Parts: sequence; C-alpha cells; structure tokens
Amino acid sequence: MALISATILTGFLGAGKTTLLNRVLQEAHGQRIAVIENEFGEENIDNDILVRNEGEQIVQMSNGCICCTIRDDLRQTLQTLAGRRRAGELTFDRVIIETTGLADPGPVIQTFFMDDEVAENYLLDSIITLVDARHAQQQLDDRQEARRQVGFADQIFLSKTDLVSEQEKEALIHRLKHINPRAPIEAVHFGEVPLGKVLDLRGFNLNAKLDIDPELLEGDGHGHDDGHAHHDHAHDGHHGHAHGEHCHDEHCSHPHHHHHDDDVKSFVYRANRPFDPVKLEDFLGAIVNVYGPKMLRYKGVLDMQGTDRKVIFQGVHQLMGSDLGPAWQPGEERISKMVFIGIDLPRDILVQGLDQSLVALQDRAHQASAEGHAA
Ligand SMILES: Nc1nc2c(ncn2[C@@H]2O[C@H](COP(=O)(O)OP(=O)(O)OP(=O)(O)O)[C@@H](O)[C@H]2O)c(=O)[nH]1
Repeated sequence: MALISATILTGFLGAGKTTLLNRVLQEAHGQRIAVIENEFGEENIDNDILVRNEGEQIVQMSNGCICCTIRDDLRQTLQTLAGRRRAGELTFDRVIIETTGLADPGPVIQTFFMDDEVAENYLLDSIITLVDARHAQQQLDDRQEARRQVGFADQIFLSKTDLVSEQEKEALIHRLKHINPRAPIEAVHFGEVPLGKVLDLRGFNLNAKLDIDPELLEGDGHGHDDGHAHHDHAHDGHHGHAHGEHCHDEHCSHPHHHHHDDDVKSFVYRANRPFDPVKLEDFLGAIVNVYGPKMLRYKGVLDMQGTDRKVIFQGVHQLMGSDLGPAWQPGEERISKMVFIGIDLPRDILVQGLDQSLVALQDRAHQASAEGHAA
C-alpha cells in the first residue's frame, strides 16, 4: 500500500491556517484528504468551519497540544487512521495536520520518524508555515514558538499582506529569510493558493534541491562568498557576523535592520573541496549528540570523496539521514552547500569541524594524480 503523504500546517495563532486549509479542501476535488485538527480546549470551533467534502475525514484533537501533552495521542491517531485505511474502513491518500498556533513543530515532525508504525505508513511531505504579515514582527520578537515554526518550514506563506505596506512586507521577508534561508516565501491572500503549492512539495524528503536564497549567499553587500575559487569555503560574510545575527560594526552601512534578536538563526556553509565521508560522519554524529536539541533543521548537498553522485543529507535535531542524489554533471562546479537552522548554533565549532572533515589537500593531490594515471 502506498505511503500516506503527510503535510504539517503550522503558524502562530491567527496566522490563517484554517483559512488556508479551507481553501485547499475546497479546491481538492478528487483528493482524499484526512485532516487532523489540533485545537486547545474542549470547544473545537475550527471543526465547524471546515468544509466537508465527501471522502474527507476530520479528526479533532482538542485536549492539549500535539507537540507536548497529547503527542502520544497524535501517534495513536496516525496509527489508527493508517490501520482503518488498511482495513478498508477509510479511504484517503494524504493527511494534513493543523497544529495549534503555539505548537513547536519539532516533536510533531519527530513522531514521523521515531515511531516505527507511523514511519512505515507515512511519508512526511513538508512543513508549511503561515506567517501573519501584520503581527509577525511582534510575534517573532516575543515568542520562540513563532521563530521555531519559521525555522522548521519547508514553505512559508505570508498572510494578511493586504494589511501592511510594501516596505513592511519586504522587511518581514528579509527577517524570515535570515531565520530560514531555505524555505521559499510567498504571499497568499485569504489562503488562496493553488493545491500544487501545498501538496507534494517533497520539502522534507531527501532531494537534490537546496533552495537557499542566492541573495543570502552572494550579493547583499556583506561580500558573501565572492571567491570560492580562492577559498575552501565561505560562510556568513566577511564581517564575521552570521546571517540573522546583529551587526555590531558601527561602520556597517548595511541598510538591513539589525534590531531583532532572533534566537532561531541560520547559516550557510560552503566548500569546494570534497568531504571525507568517515570524518564527516564522525563529526556530525558527535555534533548532533551534543547540539541536536538546538538544531531545528539542516540540509545539504555534498560533494563526497568516493562518489560521483551528489550526497544529500538532512536532519532534524538528532535525526539525521543521507542519500545519494543525481550525478554531478560534467563541467558542474562541485560545491558542497549546507544550511543549518537552529537556536544558538555553535557556528564556529560547526565551521571548524566541517573544515576538518574535508579531504586533506595532500589526499586530494594524490587522488588527482591517481585519477591522472588511471586515465
Ligand atoms: N486581512 C486578511 N485577513 C486574513 C487573511 N488570511 C486570514 N485572515 C483572517 O485572519 C483571521 C484568522 O484566520 P484563521 O484561518 O482562523 O487563523 P488560524 O491560524 O487558523 O488561527 P488559530 O487556529 O486560532 O491559530 C480570520 O479572521 C481570517 O479571516 C488575509 O490574507 N488577509
């Protein structure tokens, strides 16, 4: 039986999750979608609002938050849904989980990997985060949940852009990109978004795409990575402050606002020398053991010694996986790219450890000469 595709819909209180879900369900003719609604409190208001199409199952989980008190209930609900589907009692191909506005997506995501039965039945497709353009700056300032929801996102939709100026919208987008450079950001008006932009994003799966905003890597004035022909890697710009961090340099004339203190931050690591697989595995294994709880999401497309294929790796907290992607194309520059999103990430330790996980320069010279002989 095909795996059930799962989408986690998150976003802070009032961000427009139900509005978007409603639109999706209205548009989803022919799709068989089960919806898991998580609301605080006994009264489940959202459930009354949801449009009911034939074949749609809506499960309410109202007695707590799926990321904490009723996390086990989520596991059981997913298992029950899969079991009843197998028994032919329910027909659906996908599940959308709407979290409460205060949920931390981390534990919800982990449910899909930690529990064998859930992992065997479901394929986590993506984390979609709604961001309320009118209130997000304040919410991001005040609430860690809001920052984590952005940090985990595979796709960000901005709601209520009709209520803010173009400048406010741009400033928010800028901030969101610094928190999470990986997720595409798109404005949606009252949840109006084509189905194709919500389902089957494959955002969470291992794939060869690493959508890091090029602006963050290259040209926003901090001189990012302007010469990887000369450098083994470049990260965070030459000012010595990471993306999303404050710039304490008073001579920095960079126009971007620096007044935010987002504890969820990201940085990008690049290298133009291959990784040594053993060294890298040892290093990453050790680092996630210690810093895993702070590492919200990380993902990379790597050039690994010993294979002509791209190695795709990604993880959430301590859960880490890698896979072989497509081959590097002739003439394609083999640059490894990794993005780390997390809270108080030990950037210097990561950069240093990753640098040390690259093949040593003399090994590379040997390898080049061995290849030369073979040819
Ligand atoms: N102006 C404007 N209002 C919107 C937009 N999207 C949603 N809203 C309104 O925002 C309010 C909250 O929307 P919901 O969809 O209930 O938000 P939610 O994220 O499900 O809220 P909770 O479940 O309480 O966390 C509703 O009144 C929506 O009509 C938008 O693009 N523009």
